[in-house]
Amino acid sequence: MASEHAFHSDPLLRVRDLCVDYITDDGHFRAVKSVSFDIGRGEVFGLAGESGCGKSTIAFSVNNLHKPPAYISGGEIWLEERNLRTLSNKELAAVRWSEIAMVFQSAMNSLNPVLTIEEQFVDVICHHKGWTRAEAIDRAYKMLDLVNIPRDRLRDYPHQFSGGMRQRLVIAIALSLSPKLIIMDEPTTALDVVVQREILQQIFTLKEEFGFSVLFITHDLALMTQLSDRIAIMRHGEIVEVNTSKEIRQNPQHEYTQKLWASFPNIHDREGSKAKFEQGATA
Ligand SMILES: Nc1ncnc2c1ncn2[C@@H]1O[C@H](COP(=O)(O)OP(=O)(O)OP(=O)(O)O)[C@@H](O)[C@H]1O
Repeated sequence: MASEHAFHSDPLLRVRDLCVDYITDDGHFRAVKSVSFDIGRGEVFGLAGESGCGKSTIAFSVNNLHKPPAYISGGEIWLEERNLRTLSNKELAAVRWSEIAMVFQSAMNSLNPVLTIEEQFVDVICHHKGWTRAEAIDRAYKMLDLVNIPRDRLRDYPHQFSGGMRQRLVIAIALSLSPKLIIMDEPTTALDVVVQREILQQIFTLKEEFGFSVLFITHDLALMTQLSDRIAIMRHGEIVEVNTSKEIRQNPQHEYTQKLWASFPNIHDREGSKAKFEQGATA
């Protein structure tokens, strides 16, 4: 049974008893086992746990982007008043990007190599918002400002940017439609530590400005407590503990959460790094 901490008084997304299976040669393998949680408006909700525990499977199924052999075998996913599981493909396509955007570890490679960044902004914005090209470019400039990329780079191609810049461009494109929820699955893991930190600080600042909610996924619990409001700890497809970031950090209840922490030096280091991160984020 999910703990009371799994729920929120002002939910944007409600996941209830979600089950996701993979069809394998040996039969059905249940990767997500009756998982329930809310993500509040403007909240950063973290999903942590060891490799293979089902984090990415949840990320994909929330947006109905899971592909065979995965299928949702039970449960409900509500975005505000809509049960996403009952929407048609056309209705879901409208929700994707404009209401729920996703940024993945390899997202920087998802930019189209033969199109300029300008064309990619225009494609996404005109398609989803029906704006004119001039309006889309104006929006693109504003988004570049937000992620600290000079406006005159808009006509460049993806290969002309560093990995960190490409990842920031993907985030800028994702945010250009003002989604209500942004799903970030290990969004910076492929980057070096300094760039990771810089990008996460930027996301933190943008969230304050735009008020979107975030589903943040990483196996790195220390990093997660720096960024999240609440955290769910997953193990073998189940949520074993949900609590505020502070409680997960200072007072982990479940034995497995305690074990995850055991790989980090000590609680004072965790506190220190959080304070430093927040200072940096607001600087
Ligand atoms: N295409 C697939 N076919 C069969 N099983 C799969 C498939 N993709 C994932 N799984 C299994 O589903 C489970 C959950 O995988 P998932 O990728 O969601 O975990 P994760 O927590 O995101 O892991 P990581 O941190 O390594 O990305 C794992 O046991 C994995 O082996």
